[in-house]
Amino acid sequence: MSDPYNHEGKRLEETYQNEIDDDSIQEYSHHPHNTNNNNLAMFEEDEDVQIHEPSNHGSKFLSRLKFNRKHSSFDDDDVVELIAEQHHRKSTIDNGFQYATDPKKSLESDRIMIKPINDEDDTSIMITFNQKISPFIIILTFVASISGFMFGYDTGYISSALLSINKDLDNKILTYGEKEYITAATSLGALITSIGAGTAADVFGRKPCLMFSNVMFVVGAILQISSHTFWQMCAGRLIMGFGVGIGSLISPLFISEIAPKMIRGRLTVINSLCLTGGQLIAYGCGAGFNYVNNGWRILVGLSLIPTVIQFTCFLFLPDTPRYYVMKGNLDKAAAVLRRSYTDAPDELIDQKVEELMELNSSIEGKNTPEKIWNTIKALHTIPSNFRALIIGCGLQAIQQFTGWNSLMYFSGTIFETVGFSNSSAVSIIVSGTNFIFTLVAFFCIDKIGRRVILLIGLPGMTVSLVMCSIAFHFIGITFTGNDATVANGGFSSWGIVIIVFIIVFAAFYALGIGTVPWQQSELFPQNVRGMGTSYATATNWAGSLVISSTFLTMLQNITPTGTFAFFAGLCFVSTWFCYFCYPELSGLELEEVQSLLKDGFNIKASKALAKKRKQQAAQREHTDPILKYEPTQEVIEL
Ligand SMILES: O[C@H]1[C@H](O)[C@@H](O)[C@H](O)[C@@H](O)[C@H]1O
Repeated sequence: MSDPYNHEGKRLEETYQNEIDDDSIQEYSHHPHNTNNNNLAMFEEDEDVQIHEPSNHGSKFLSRLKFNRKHSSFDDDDVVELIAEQHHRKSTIDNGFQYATDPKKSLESDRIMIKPINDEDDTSIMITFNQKISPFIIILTFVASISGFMFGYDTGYISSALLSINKDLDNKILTYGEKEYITAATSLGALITSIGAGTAADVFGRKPCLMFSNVMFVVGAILQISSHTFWQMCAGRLIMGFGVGIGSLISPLFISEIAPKMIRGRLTVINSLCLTGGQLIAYGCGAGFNYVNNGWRILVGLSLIPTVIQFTCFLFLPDTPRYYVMKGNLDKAAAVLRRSYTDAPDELIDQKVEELMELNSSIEGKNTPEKIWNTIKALHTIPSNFRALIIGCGLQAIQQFTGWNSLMYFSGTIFETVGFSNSSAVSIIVSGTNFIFTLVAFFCIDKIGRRVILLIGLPGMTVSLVMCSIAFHFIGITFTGNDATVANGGFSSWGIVIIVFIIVFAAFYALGIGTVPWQQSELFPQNVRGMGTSYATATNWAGSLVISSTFLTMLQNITPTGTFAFFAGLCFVSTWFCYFCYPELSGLELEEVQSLLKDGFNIKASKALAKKRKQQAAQREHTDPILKYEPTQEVIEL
């Protein structure tokens, strides 16, 4: 057994070497399926020791052992106990792990089977049942991702609309303050609904909430299209924001609940791709309608198309199996699973429903308010939940407070100021970069890892912002009231520096902090996930609100140089936050995330574990490709 990870720095390998002359251990160590790199030991001082033979779909050997730690350090007795347990095929239930062993199996096969402890676990029945992804899951993912598209389109079109509104509202040119209100109204609306959306999704269902968001989109858009006053426009943007807040939280949640584990991360990024794609399309359309009289009304009107499509599709599509199980609607859950896993035999579907019922552990409480209160308590008082909360909210805050959205929302205004006549075209390049690098993130997020792309992205953003800050200094722009005065008038080489580095900034942003925070659901265990992701999403919208409502004022009061330097400073500090607090979570099982966060952020341990998981996945792919398309024997026999 080589290279098992030991939390306290002591290598399990050495312990095994000491014991190797014991017959049973020899047998265990040299078992044909017990190949190198397949074992993991995690040590918690005076707590549990877990020795994992990580679930390995690719091989016939699937076991996991966990036993209580009796000694302050891992020693020979523990090894002996582990081996004994494996050999005697004891059935134990220990801290939520259920080990089902089959006495009929021959000793040679040496299998110990377990039941999953949550539906993110690799041992989960349908998840282990590997098959090609069904068209039904793809359809559900894309229909849910329309919410991502709406999020992007509705936050994206405002930049162009602000340029072309002219005197269409109250018959006067909008002040910077009024522009900020119109922009910020959507973030405010989104903030309000995101706070309760997680709970509403559990009470009313994911699908009804998304359909309700469609109604908000329609009402908001109609109010804007027909508005001739500043306040009606703000009201329309606020109501549209209600829809955006609900969609931004529930769409990734919906996708994560229907997606098979092995592609869950990527399917969630599809929502981000639709989001950044929506922003890009909004900029493209914005450029087209810039010079059309009342073109901004058409821009808003176009947003009705996707929302009507989503609403109509959902009339014919179901909710997630997990939601149906939560409500005791087992037949519906089974029907959705049957359509999602077309090759799965009925017994597997039934087992999956049973599994979801077992996992349907919710927080105790006699009524909804009591349950909500207990969930809030669990989120704050259980250390691993609280750390997850710090990471989830921290990343969303960083995403917003490093200033990207101010560029998104006001890029038209900025580029116009530095001398670009077709500022919308430049904005398209910026949002196009955002979209393309979200696509890059789609390919990197599991392979290179979330932590690595964050730690590449944030320093890159810092440097880009410093360069912009310097360039703004040389251009010498000052904002007063409604006017921007440029000392070194017109289009200059410093203007080019600004554009180039805003594009570089966009690339580094989209690669890391633009995408990773939306993987937030993996941080939380099932029973606090709705609430935890609500907190994180609300942090996102609070940040967006603060930034979008203060950016132009900041430009006026502390100059563009000061503003960009301020964001650069925040990026720099954020890099260190991620360095110290964000563990590598790619490829880890949910339970592993929880145990990692139990006594600290455990960055080192997470890196070693993620590396090991990657090696195992590569090994599995290399050695047992056939099993990728078949249900594993162990699972069928469970
Ligand atoms: O992840 C998204 C994306 O990066 C968008 O471009 C941005 O406007 C959003 O605020 C953010 O949440």
